[in-house]
Amino acid sequence: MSKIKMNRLSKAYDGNQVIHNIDMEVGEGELVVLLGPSGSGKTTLLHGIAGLVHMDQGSIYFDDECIDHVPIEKRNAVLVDQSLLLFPHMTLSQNIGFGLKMRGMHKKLIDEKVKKLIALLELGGHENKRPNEISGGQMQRVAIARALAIEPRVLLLDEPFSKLDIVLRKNMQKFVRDLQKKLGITMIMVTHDKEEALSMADKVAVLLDGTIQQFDTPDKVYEKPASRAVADFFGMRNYIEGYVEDGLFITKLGAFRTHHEEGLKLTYVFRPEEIHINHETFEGTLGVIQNRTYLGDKITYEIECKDLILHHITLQHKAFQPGDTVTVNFDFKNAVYFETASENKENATC
Ligand SMILES: Nc1ncnc2c1ncn2[C@@H]1O[C@H](COP(=O)(O)OP(=O)(O)OP(=O)(O)O)[C@@H](O)[C@H]1O
Repeated sequence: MSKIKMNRLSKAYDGNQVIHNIDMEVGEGELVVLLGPSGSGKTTLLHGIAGLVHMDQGSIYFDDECIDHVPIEKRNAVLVDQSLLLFPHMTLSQNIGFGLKMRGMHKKLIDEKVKKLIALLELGGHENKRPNEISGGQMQRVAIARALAIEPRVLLLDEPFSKLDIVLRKNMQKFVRDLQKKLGITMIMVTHDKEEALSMADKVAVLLDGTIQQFDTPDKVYEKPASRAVADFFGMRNYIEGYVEDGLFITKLGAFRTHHEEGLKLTYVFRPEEIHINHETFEGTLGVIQNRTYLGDKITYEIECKDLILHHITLQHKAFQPGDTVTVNFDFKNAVYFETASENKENATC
């Protein structure tokens, strides 16, 4: 398995820049997830690594070897996407061994290898079935077994679980994650599903409009977004802007004690679960519930506070109704903030 380095990669389609100057390193045996909304350039970048798309600028290295001019079949970077492309007329064993047969491997060696992969991917008992005789999750596992058979330098997965139902999807996420760790495979996976990315990755690359906005461990990208764009992407919907004067953070919602430098302009960010509402008291900011949405295990509220609409989500079934006046409290001490004048600066907590 290889480490991968991307150096200033750029790509445009018909003059439309979809990948901007991307630098990224994936360590040997690491699982990196490219996470971003539809159209952010995830597949283009993955296909660039696989050799299916030619980048306009920049270079890709496997270990320290530049592979820009290495053709797809010699890169040994195998791509598994939603289409799977299993051969319908072949048994699962034949599907798994196909790449080895094409490489001229001896039948006995192929059989041994396929047997091992069948066991590893927990497909025992299904060897002689054809793809239309197995479940979606099993088909996924066959596609992964077939990819692993040729011992790729890197395994590339493009939204591999998106066609599976939620239960199967969770099972496959765990299965692939465990397998990746067990075998030490270098893996890059594309998804737009935040939970999938956070639960599987060693590192998450947040890709927005063709730019890597943040590349870090799952807890860092979720808890300490590097920019407002990343915060937006992770659903941090409450933004409170203000400035520091006389030891206070002055905002539309009131003045809050702070130890920030005088004169700074800041935007504080709170997730819907990070603001607290209570029955009307004198301790906090008053707001009026505008909307309440019942979601079974949780309730969401929209609260109007001095012209701002705040979003709150709670697991507790407190009986607030539209029209109720409530007190809203914010934990500024642990909240993420950005300096407003240069919002891409590294964030911090109070
Ligand atoms: N072959 C192509 N020709 C022209 N434009 C393309 C081509 N492939 C992708 N694009 C455009 O490039 C942009 C990035 O597409 P890409 O498929 O890489 O995004 P993505 O993040 O993988 O999206 P999704 O999650 O929807 O698959 C999109 O605007 C897309 O329309």
